[in-house]
Amino acid sequence: MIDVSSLSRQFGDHLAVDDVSFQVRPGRMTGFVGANGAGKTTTMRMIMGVLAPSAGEVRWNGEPITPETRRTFGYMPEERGLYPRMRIREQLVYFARLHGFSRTDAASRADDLLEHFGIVDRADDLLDDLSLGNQQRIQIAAALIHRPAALVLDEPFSGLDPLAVDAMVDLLRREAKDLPLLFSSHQLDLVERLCDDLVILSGGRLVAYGPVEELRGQGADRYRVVMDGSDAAWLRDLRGIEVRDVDGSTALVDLDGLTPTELTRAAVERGPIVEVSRARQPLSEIFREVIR
Ligand SMILES: Nc1ncnc2c1ncn2[C@@H]1O[C@H](COP(=O)(O)OP(=O)(O)OP(=O)(O)O)[C@@H](O)[C@H]1O
Repeated sequence: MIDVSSLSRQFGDHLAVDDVSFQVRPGRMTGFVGANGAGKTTTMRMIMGVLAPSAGEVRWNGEPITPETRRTFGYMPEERGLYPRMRIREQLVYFARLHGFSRTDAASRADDLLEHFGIVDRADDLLDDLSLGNQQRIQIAAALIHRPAALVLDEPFSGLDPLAVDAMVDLLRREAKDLPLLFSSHQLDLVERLCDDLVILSGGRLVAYGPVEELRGQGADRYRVVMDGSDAAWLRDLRGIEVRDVDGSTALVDLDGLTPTELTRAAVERGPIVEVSRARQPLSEIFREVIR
């Protein structure tokens, strides 16, 4: 488990990361989100030891993290970091060898990852000659090459088309199923689909943290009412709720005094219904609320 504990980082007068604490637990994909400049990259750099914290510390399985431990991590930095003029297979083999793999193991590991991404036929191309999406795949392959103990990925999905995202997700699920995995992203729909845990930063501060399911359950007590064909506008006159939206026979309401049972009873009395169900908050809405 990666334990980020009261981490801060000052750049001159600017506190880019301000007393941030969270954990990245094994087997749980942890999404790291926040507006531009929120402090995600700075935090990841501190986790990886690229930047020293001004205060706080990072622990790994209960112990202060060391350079040796960090070498066992897979890291995809924001600035990327592969050799543009080196052949991709050669490059992956080279990284595996740096991590102590034998020549044979390094080659078979590189081939396995290239195969998974469907780019075996490009193995002898220079990184620079690949499309941006394929370069991204190679960056991930490089982060995974040594079978890391944890993964820290800065925007691994940026610039990928939906098929490439799926291939990447498959690979991460296969390779990192039991690992602590932290990844930053601006694609909230993707974060919502993939993440078990979520960390939201705003202006360098932690504004929300926890299992996605729990965060989505917080917020308003929101229900969806779907009438069977008839107009749902009558809900505007019902006391004890606040109507958020009405679209034909569907309405979205926040309970404000009324219980779910009372709401359901009122709907049934009004006419045939299709459903009264709890409406979970989409991540985009939670995000907007907490960074406000
Ligand atoms: N080396 C540096 N020197 C000075 N200021 C920096 C440095 N690195 C980051 N910052 C500042 O720290 C703040 C946080 O930046 P950071 O890159 O961590 O945010 P981010 O959440 O990763 O943003 P983005 O989503 O745009 O990548 C920003 O205001 C940035 O300008």
